[in-house]
Amino acid sequence: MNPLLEVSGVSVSFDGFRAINNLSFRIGRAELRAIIGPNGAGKTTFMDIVTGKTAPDSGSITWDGSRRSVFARSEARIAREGIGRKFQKPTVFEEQTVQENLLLALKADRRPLAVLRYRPFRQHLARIEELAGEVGLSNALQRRAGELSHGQKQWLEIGMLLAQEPRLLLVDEPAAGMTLEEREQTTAILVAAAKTRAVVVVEHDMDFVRRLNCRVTVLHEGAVLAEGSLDHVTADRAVIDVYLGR
Ligand SMILES: Nc1ncnc2c1ncn2[C@@H]1O[C@H](COP(=O)(O)OP(=O)(O)OP(=O)(O)O)[C@@H](O)[C@H]1O
Repeated sequence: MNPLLEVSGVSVSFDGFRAINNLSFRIGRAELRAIIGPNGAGKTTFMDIVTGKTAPDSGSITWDGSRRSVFARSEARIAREGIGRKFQKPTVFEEQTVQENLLLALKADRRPLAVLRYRPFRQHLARIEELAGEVGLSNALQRRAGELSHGQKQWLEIGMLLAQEPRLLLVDEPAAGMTLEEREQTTAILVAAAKTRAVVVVEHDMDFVRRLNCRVTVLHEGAVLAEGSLDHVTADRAVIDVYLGR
């Protein structure tokens, strides 16, 4: 099957330093993928390239079957085409309730033609309840976001991104600072989200990656070092050497 996103032989240098070096990566339309790699491996830069924040020096990117010129698309346009990104720190409107946060996200729909599609509040409400259910916040709809736990804020932000119905969701270290229980729920949210879209999770925590139970891509020095199940990549000699610093 055609991948949703295919990155081929992409490189980018900063002041002569190759942060991404001939990197190739592909992900399917309904796939969960973990990206791991030591500090400085290029994980953030890779996500910056996919979201249009950083333009690669060379290589090609194919999105939904059509080739994206490396320079021609703005970050805003790429977001409209269906790529959502969750940064590590939760960013929600602390003074607003969970319901209001989700409503704002629905109203800020960045998909093409969304502004032409007027929806009465009733319809928004049904969608808000659905989204809250998807991220485990059904019982917190009337709570102020600022009162939520760290984990709940992360879920709310994931819900706000899901409101935009992204085809690819990039999530940076979702498990950081979470309790064990919160991690379990985060796993369930991401696994469910990846049933109908592509989800890429950048994560340092190996226990969390194991829970995701998905294909893993190991980055090192800006390129893919290994790919496969977590058991497969952690048994790989090159991966072991990189992680043990040999
Ligand atoms: N704007 C920039 N200017 C110069 N060097 C940069 C820039 N952005 C990234 N780099 C360098 O590129 C390399 C890859 O960085 P990147 O942040 O993508 O790695 P990472 O895998 O996300 O690391 P971490 O796990 O620590 O977040 C690093 O050596 C970093 O110092």
